[in-house]
Amino acid sequence: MSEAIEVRKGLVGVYADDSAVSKVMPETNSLTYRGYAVQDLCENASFDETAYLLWNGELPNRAQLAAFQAEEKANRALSPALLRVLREFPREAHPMDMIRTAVSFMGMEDPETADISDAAQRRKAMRLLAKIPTAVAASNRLSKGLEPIAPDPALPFCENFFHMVFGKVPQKEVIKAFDVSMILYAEHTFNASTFTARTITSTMADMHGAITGAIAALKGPLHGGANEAVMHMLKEIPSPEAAEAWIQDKFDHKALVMGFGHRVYKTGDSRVPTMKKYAEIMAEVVGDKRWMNTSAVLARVMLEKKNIHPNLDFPAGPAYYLMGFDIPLFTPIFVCSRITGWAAHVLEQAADNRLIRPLSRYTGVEQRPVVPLAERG
Ligand SMILES: CC(=O)SCCNC(=O)CCNC(=O)[C@H](O)C(C)(C)COP(=O)(O)OP(=O)(O)OC[C@H]1O[C@@H](n2cnc3c(N)ncnc32)[C@H](O)[C@@H]1OP(=O)(O)O
Ligand SMILES: O=C([O-])CC(=O)C(=O)O
Repeated sequence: MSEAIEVRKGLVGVYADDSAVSKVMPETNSLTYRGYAVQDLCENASFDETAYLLWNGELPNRAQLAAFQAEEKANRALSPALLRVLREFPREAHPMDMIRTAVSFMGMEDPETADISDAAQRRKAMRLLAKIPTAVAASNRLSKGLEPIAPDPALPFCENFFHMVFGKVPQKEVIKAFDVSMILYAEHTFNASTFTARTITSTMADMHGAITGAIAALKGPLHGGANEAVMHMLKEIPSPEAAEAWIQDKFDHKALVMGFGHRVYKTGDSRVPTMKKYAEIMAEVVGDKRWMNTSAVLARVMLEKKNIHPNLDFPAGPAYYLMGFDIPLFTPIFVCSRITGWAAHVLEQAADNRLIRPLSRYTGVEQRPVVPLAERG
């Protein structure tokens, strides 16, 4: 019989520590990074300004931003050894497994891996911010039998990512929609992958170890992997007109509908209206409204029948598809953004550390003697 101990399965409603990085306010469906509303950042700042904000607590001035961008540009190239390793990956491997392995490899080559001082961890975070998109783009191209495209230090962060994936930079509306998605994906308090990074950091392990673990946690379809699952789902539905019957079938089979629901937000994800606006701009730019029309039916029926709202992955999936990215690249793109939030939490955890080690209530068999092998029959 188990003891009379309260267990919060999934740590639902548990406050595990203090944090000054971001604040989720489910009662108003809102989210701030270091005190700034995400919508405000999306309309009035860029992803690199947001990265600086998350790591430094304040938005940069022009000189600070220029220095930050210069450092990011200078660190984009992958080593010849890592490029050789990427070429050896199985072509059919999932890009999340590729980037997880690439980040682990970056840790082995990093000149400061073992140095967990705040200054060294910050330099490693910058190297990861700069190199992860290069590794994501290169492994995507190699898996299609294409040669990687070297980063272009003349291009800003988002433009450079498109350059490395497609060999060209799209029109400014596409860049803006991508930049907004990167801001929205950057940070979200103690979600599963961030908590993983903090747990690893709490053992005094290094930045690359924490980020490798966080990437593994993000891959799951209940977390970051949902943006890919959303697009697979939308593609399964033959037309917007067929969406209501399709979702009813999911309800009949008690299946999860991907891109809906959230552990913290119960009346709407703060980030959805902004991402939806930019997904609609993408549909306009490409001239293909099918995905957004199908999405609208799914969102209406989920709300009417289940009272469940969409989360960020729901509009992000079709937005990335309309930008031309392969579906297995969606969660790795999330990694390119969330490295900023993860690293901010690694720094915060290390600055005031205590080993993360909860308890478990034992429900196994009572203690018993070992019967020697010869007597076990
Ligand atoms: C960036 C991000 O990581 S956002 C999250 C991305 N993940 C997804 O979109 C996957 C689909 N969603 C889910 O699986 C869940 O909503 C989670 C994992 C995100 C949150 O899980 P929880 O907080 O444990 O869910 P919660 O307790 O609120 O669920 C309440 C009820 O709604 C149901 N429910 C929740 N989400 C969904 C969904 N997407 N489809 C169908 N039913 C759902 C649950 O099954 C549960 O039903 P029950 O009471 O009959 O058992
Ligand atoms: O907060 C969560 O549990 C998941 C989420 O939305 C995120 O990580 O962006």
